[in-house]
Amino acid sequence: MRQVETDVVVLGVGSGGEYAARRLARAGLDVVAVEARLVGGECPFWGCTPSKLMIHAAREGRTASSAARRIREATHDWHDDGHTEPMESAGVRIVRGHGRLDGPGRVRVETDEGSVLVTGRRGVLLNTGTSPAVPPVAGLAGTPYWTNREVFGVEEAPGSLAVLGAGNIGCELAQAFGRLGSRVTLLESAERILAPEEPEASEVVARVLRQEGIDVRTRTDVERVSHDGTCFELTTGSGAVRAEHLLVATGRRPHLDDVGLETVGLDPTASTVEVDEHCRAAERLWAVGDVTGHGAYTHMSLYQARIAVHDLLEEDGPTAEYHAVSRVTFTDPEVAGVGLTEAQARERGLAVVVGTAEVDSSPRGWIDEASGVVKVVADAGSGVVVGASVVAPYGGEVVGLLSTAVHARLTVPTLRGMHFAYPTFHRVVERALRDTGL
Ligand SMILES: Cc1cc2nc3c(=O)[nH]c(=O)nc-3n(C[C@H](O)[C@H](O)[C@H](O)COP(=O)(O)OP(=O)(O)OC[C@H]3O[C@@H](n4cnc5c(N)ncnc54)[C@H](O)[C@@H]3O)c2cc1C
Ligand SMILES: NC(=O)c1ccc[n+]([C@@H]2O[C@H](COP(=O)([O-])OP(=O)(O)OC[C@H]3O[C@@H](n4cnc5c(N)ncnc54)[C@H](O)[C@@H]3O)[C@@H](O)[C@H]2O)c1
Repeated sequence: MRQVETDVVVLGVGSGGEYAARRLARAGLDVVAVEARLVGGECPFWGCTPSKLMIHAAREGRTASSAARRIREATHDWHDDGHTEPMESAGVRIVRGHGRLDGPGRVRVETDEGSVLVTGRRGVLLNTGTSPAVPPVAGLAGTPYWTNREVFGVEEAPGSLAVLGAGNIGCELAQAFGRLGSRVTLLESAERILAPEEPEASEVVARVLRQEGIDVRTRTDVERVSHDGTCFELTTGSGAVRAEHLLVATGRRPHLDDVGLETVGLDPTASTVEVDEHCRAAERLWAVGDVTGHGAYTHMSLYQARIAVHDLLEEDGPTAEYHAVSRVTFTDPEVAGVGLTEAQARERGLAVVVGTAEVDSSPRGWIDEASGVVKVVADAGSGVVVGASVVAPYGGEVVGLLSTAVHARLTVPTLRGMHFAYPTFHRVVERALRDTGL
């Protein structure tokens, strides 16, 4: 077996791993990056970038083929040279193959040319991310369904599409395909779409999707799926659904069961790797990104990578805080959130006050005929804002001011003393703050 020595091994190269490998190499460390598929991971090739390009084309009234052209351009036709070249010019050595931990600081990689044992003197940064999780619905496994790995190669919007799962991926793509011309049925087993978000947010998005002609069915279990060569048929409690294509968007499976966690004393059956405030997970092991369970977002992977890099470089640096994590679902209107929802705050035993305001109750919302709602969650005693949601056009941008507030633990009275430009969407935030009564 070939043996390679280095300072740091990056195992799995998603967004955080890519950033960390480059930064560590530029700081003078020797770095080996191990990747089984495409360097850069889910976000640029099968995630954020292609989905947002599809959403953009749909919003602008363009065709699926024009979206496909820009997706091929952005992904370099699913080649990762745009990611490997900057890494290699920073000095990172890339080893292609499936890697497994083999004790502290060691990774064994199965490459096309045989096994390679890579030893990292400082350690290993784990960034193995997730794959689509496919539910065990009878008949599904034998059918040509799509997940996020296939859907962005589509050149034409199908006449009809069934979408299984109404989380971020399901809602974003159901709306995009609807606007690109497909007749869409969105099937969700839970009682509401976008269930982790505030109920007010789910309600607005469900209403908008239905107004756009999407058949949204919640509390719907699919009992069986079949494909007759041209069409899917889904058997559900609320009747059969026939569609030309089926997109499965029912959650993610972390890449943790086959990475040798047991060789460093961790549980290989766990769904996340627990990390401390420096993103350390075990002896000479750091972990970043989706596998840490702090939010499956690109910005989380990058945030944690920055922290792990400081620690690996033995520098004084920031430690990880998670009280003000922000998130955006890129439906129209966008669903943005930061910190705790009302339900999460109550589960933690906080005495909370909430304030809400409808977007169309504000001059800008009325002018733009926009749907949406802003909700602010604050600690009743201190007045500190602990969470907020913004469902609005540019909600992902508007939430920025509330992210600052939750991050800096500002109070409702402090925020109410601000100037809010007229007539902007963010003036709705002022109304929601006032509605808290603080
Ligand atoms: C359709 C879709 C849309 C999304 N949109 C957004 C969005 O708008 N905004 C946002 O913030 N997030 C979005 N996300 C989530 C985002 O893509 C992820 O959170 C992000 O990619 C960070 O993931 P990661 O760094 O944990 O690793 P990943 O990107 O999952 O990369 C992990 C890498 O590790 C490799 N790997 C795994 N196991 C091994 C192994 N044993 N050996 C070698 N290599 C291995 C994989 O091949 C992969 O390349 C979206 C996701 C999807 C699917
Ligand atoms: N804009 C963004 O930041 C963005 C966009 C897309 C994805 N992501 C990330 O990717 C992750 C995965 O997204 P996702 O949408 O696949 O998963 P998800 O876990 O967010 O949603 C999956 C949905 O499918 C439903 N479901 C599960 N099994 C089902 C079944 N058999 N029938 C019907 N419904 C079923 C669940 O109740 C849930 O509502 C998210 O956690 C998110 O962090 C982020």
